[in-house]
Amino acid sequence: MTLNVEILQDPDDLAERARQWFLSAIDHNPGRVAVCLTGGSTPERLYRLLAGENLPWERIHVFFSDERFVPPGDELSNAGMARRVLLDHVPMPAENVHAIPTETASPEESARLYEAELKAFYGADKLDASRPLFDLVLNGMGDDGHTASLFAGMSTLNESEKWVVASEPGMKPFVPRVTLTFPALESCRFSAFLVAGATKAATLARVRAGEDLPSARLKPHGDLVWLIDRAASTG
Ligand SMILES: O=C(O)[C@H](O)[C@@H](O)[C@H](O)[C@H](O)COP(=O)(O)O
Repeated sequence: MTLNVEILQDPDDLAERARQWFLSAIDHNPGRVAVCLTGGSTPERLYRLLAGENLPWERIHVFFSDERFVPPGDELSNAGMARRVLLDHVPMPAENVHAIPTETASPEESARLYEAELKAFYGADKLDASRPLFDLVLNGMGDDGHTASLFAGMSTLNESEKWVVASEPGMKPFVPRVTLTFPALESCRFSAFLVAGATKAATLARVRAGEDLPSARLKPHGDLVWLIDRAASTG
């Protein structure tokens, strides 16, 4: 499979390139910008850089591709990480941060609530290919090839109607998850995978060879770029 790939020297270079990509994607839309963040250590470097940026934060709305079913203040929370390193440091109105709710009775209830929130923001119950849900989606790839909390072998990979579902933990940390589905993640103008480190090399080679891994399945309506560091590219 031919991927649109940019190889960067190391995780810091990758974060800097992702910063440039993020800024130009924001520039593309002079109105309300919908950004979907992800968890993981690779995007965390980017978030630290963005915390110093003078962006039009008041018109940027932040969503999340997935969440661990833990309280918002838990150190495992993806939204918690984004708040600690980025969102608490920029003048973004509180109502622009759309975290996946986790103080609910179950991951299924969280998924239902978040899907309703996404639909209210989008202004429709059905996704229209000509009007993407997100301007910009950041994706990570786990060592096993998962993306968001979409894990190999799980039925969530084939979800075609729901925008958000509950998921079993496919790998560490072993807590239940709530995740956007492919139809929601793919409804986007600009998408990027951020992939760093030698532990990703073997899986990345499998993606490039066309294996049916969750990360390889993501087919956004708009542009997709893979920003990869040298260690992930060569092992
Ligand atoms: O909640 C999660 O676990 C993440 O959303 C997950 O999908 C992550 O993006 C990848 O596992 C890559 O993470 P790293 O960048 O830390 O390798």
